[in-house]
Amino acid sequence: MPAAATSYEPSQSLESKRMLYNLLKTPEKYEKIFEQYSGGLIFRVGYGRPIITGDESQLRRILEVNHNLERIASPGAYLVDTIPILNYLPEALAPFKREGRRLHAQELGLFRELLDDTRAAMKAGTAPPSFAQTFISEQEKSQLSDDEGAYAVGTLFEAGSGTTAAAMMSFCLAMTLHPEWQKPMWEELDRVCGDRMPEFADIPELPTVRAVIKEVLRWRPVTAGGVPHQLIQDDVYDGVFLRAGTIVHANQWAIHREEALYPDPERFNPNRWLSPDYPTYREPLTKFPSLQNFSSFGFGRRICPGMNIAERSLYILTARIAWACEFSKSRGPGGEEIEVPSYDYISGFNTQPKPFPFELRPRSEQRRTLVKHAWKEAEATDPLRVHNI
Ligand code: HEM
Repeated sequence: MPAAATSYEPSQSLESKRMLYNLLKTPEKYEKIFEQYSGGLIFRVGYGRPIITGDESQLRRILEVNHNLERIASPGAYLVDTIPILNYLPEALAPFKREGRRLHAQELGLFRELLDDTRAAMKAGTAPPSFAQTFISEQEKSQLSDDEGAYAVGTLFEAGSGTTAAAMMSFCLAMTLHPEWQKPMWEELDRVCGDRMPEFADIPELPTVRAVIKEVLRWRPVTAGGVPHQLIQDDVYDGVFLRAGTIVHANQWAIHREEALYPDPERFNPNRWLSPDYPTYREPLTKFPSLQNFSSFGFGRRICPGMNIAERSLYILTARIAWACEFSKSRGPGGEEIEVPSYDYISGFNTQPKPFPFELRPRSEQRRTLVKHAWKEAEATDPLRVHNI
């Protein structure tokens, strides 16, 4: 894996300790907690700033930009997606154009503000290393305009925060519906880590953890409809002629349900990555399953450039949650289990489950205490806070 991605591990480790501490304290706020993890990580690496409460106004504003993007980028969200000629209407007759202009101004205004904050911190000599700082110091060399740089850093948020958070929400759903997969993860984690929290160095020894999160991405792909690509030349696919300019959707939902590759595809079954009985099994288990070149991250030249960061986030979050916690269904007033729908998702570009109830407890009081100590120690030594950033 590229060395650059390894350099984000300290930030991922710190933010995942905060996530775990908060999740055990207030599991019902899981959506906000996962958004704070993924948004906080990108704030840290993108702008060299910490997110402490998750209520910071710039984080909330960026999440709003994200949610708007997820809604409007969804294929078919506007009539013009289906009838492209509508794009020639003047703005006065095309409300979708006015909305596009308004949302673009909102987005660009925020991205500019974040870049300007970094510039001001650099002038004051208080800016830690970040993507924004690198862009500003090397702007002349790169010959990018301010707005291009603002977008290059800002779009990391759009692409990286909602996706990672959505995957973790689907993980919680999978553990609520299939709690039997916790036991093999517990056995693996207890054997490899015992009573210390899992670290990145343990990941090669945790194939079950990797298989569970990979199966989550297969079973409930985050960008289910795929990101549309436009052909730059004529092509033939599976005997079908496709003209240059055609928009092609690599439909992940369908790809992940290809019976020959994924027998019994509707079933949540991490074994398909762990047992030689399945066509997707690969050895050695210290390396596979992995998320490298997995269809969840797209294809070809435009494959997700954040894949290595995402992969590390998903592994460490899954490992630490499984090591510390136990999921079960919530119970109603009469003690009966509350059923949770397997596929009741928010529609949009990124898919995430609609809010659902579940119980989350520490696996033992000792693990709860270990989580608290790990987080308090990480918080006290956080390089951004130590320097009052
Ligand atoms: C579970 C997490 C993630 C998933 C499932 C995911 C998935 C994807 C997919 C499917 C694409 C489109 C690829 C294509 O066009 O074929 C994409 C693009 C992209 N992703 Fe990710 N992603 C994730 C996390 C991240 C993270 C953490 C970052 C940044 C730190 C990131 C940055 C980007 C960027 C910048 C693009 C646009 C690339 C381009 O159009 O050239 N992603 N991602």
